[in-house]
Amino acid sequence: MLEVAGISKNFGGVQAARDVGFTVPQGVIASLIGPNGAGKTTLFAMITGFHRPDRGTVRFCGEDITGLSPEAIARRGMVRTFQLVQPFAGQTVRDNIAVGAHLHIASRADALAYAGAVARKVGLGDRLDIDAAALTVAGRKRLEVARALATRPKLILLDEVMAGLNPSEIEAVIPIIRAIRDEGVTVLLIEHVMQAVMSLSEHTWVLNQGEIIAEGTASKVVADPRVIEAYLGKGMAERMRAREAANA
Ligand SMILES: Nc1ncnc2c1ncn2[C@@H]1O[C@H](COP(=O)(O)OP(=O)(O)OP(=O)(O)O)[C@@H](O)[C@H]1O
Repeated sequence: MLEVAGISKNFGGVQAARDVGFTVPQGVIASLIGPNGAGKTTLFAMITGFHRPDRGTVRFCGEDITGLSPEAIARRGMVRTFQLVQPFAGQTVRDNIAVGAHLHIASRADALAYAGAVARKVGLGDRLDIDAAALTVAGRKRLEVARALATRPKLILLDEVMAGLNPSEIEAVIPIIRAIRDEGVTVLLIEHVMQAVMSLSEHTWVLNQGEIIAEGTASKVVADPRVIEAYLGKGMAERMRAREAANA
């Protein structure tokens, strides 16, 4: 469904992506993990048209979409969420979600009705008429997912939708994401909350310093010495093995 091939991006000497390639098949929940600054958000931005890659191609549903605008890509069925949620203040939750619905629904009344249906999918059905700015962090994260879902995507890219949530709020979001996939929307997550990655993700890529350093099931990649070192520093995998051997 999504085929990223050899994409690179340099920001004034910082290599945010270096020859990155991966393929997301239809119908899965997949994830992209990696330490802070690894280049995950830049990758999302290149896939969805917010940044143009210096090199490489992005194909979606068989079509080369490299360099298209975010709106053109959303019309083809791929949208992303943003880490920093900025609802339109002074507008209700329903109005905010309707902005996404207007991508494919011209009528105001129909877009508002569609927004209501999407809100219920993410557990915001009882908060439709409050000012979006009054939502808690957990509520805003759900609103961000709802705005993206309202565009009727085939593939949704979720950028850290669990960040800042407490463990019980995280537990509550996990089935929502699974239900999105079960309704036929393919999901690609950027996530630091490993509890969520482990529970949801069928395939995980690990990015470090702009490069993919490991891929596979979440439990496989977290045991990979290169991944441990990327997160914890050089030599750490070796020290952990030695400590485990000593304790055995
Ligand atoms: N617009 C930009 N201009 C200059 N440098 C940028 C820009 N966007 C990202 N970078 C740099 O590119 C690198 C990758 O950043 P990016 O935000 O993609 O990482 P990330 O993996 O999403 O990090 P985090 O987990 O902290 O969100 C960083 O060194 C960052 O400072």
